[in-house]
Amino acid sequence: MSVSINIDNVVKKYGNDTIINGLSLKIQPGEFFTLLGPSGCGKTTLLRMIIGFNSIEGGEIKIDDKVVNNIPANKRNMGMVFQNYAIFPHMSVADNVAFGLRNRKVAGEAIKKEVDEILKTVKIDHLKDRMPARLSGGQQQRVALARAIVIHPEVLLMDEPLSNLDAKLRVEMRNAIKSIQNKIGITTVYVTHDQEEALAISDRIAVMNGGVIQQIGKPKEIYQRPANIFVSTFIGLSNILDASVKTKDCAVGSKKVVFQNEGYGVRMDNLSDSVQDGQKVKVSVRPEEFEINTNGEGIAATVESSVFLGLSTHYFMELSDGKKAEVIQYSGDAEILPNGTKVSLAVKPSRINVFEYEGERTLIEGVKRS
Ligand SMILES: Nc1ncnc2c1ncn2[C@@H]1O[C@H](COP(=O)(O)OP(=O)(O)OP(=O)(O)O)[C@@H](O)[C@H]1O
Repeated sequence: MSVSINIDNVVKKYGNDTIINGLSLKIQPGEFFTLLGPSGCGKTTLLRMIIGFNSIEGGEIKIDDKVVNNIPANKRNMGMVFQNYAIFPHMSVADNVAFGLRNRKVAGEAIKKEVDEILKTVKIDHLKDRMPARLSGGQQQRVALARAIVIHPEVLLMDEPLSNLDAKLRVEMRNAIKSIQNKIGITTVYVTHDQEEALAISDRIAVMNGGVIQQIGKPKEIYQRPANIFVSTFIGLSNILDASVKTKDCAVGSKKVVFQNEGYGVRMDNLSDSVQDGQKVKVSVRPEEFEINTNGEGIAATVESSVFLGLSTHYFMELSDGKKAEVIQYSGDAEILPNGTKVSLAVKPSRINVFEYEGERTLIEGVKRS
């Protein structure tokens, strides 16, 4: 049976520095949950609090209904995979994997059976007698994963397990980890600063910054409906444009978001009632969400440069207010526009997000995605 993890108002201090100040989140049984954020935001600190390597200065961490704050790490029944593998160089693959079972005084025959089974699960059974020095990075990481799960932990924790691998292997290994986790159904907390990896591997993601959770959601929700401008720009590319809201002379219940005082506006039927006529807002638009028109409505822009990437062409444009924008056009039959081409960039109301202009710059509620 998989367990839940309930983190309630936890505080972490190093000396006088408060790194995490009252953070709460619930991880469901069997969930693949990712902590994502820039370097230094507190991901590893939180992971180490869950496993018990770090003390907790306030709040509670519960596994199901059991508070684990004061239970030492070796009694928490959790497995951990580290960035640097942390496998023993002087032991064969099989001995590395058997280590935790021997420590737990499991009988010899049972150890052999367990090790064989786990090595098959992580697809390195053919390497069982190899020494780590003769394994590739990906194979070493499979050993580390096997070693973490062979003890049948209640929770699997992984701290940037793929960051020492090259790009191609990272993709291969993330798929392998996801499918192994799925197969054994273990509640998993995964730490990464790589947003694409987080989108690809997670059931849900918590985006962190400065020790604070900015948003928790499924990958698609986080990408399409970021809670604030930090999330919008940290996950994928976003153009953040200045705009204002027009409520006068609009159809009942609808409002317009007008860009750059130049008259191009889009009708938004679901914008919060609290917005005022003339209120300044920030609008985020993903590069792939612009529609490029060479004669038609839109935000006036000029092509400055372009890069053809096969699947798509990536344009760098200057808008009429001097701001820059990145625009992606999927190749298809589209011609590549020469530098200097004047275009209009149209946006679809359902594909943009409207944020407060100042302060926390959070999403203005009430905008629905159709
Ligand atoms: N043992 C420690 N003593 C003092 N400060 C620490 C200690 N460990 C971490 N910190 C500080 O706590 C903050 C959070 O660090 P943490 O390692 O959790 O970040 P992270 O998000 O995992 O970053 P990275 O992706 O770089 O590993 C940082 O400001 C870091 O300098």
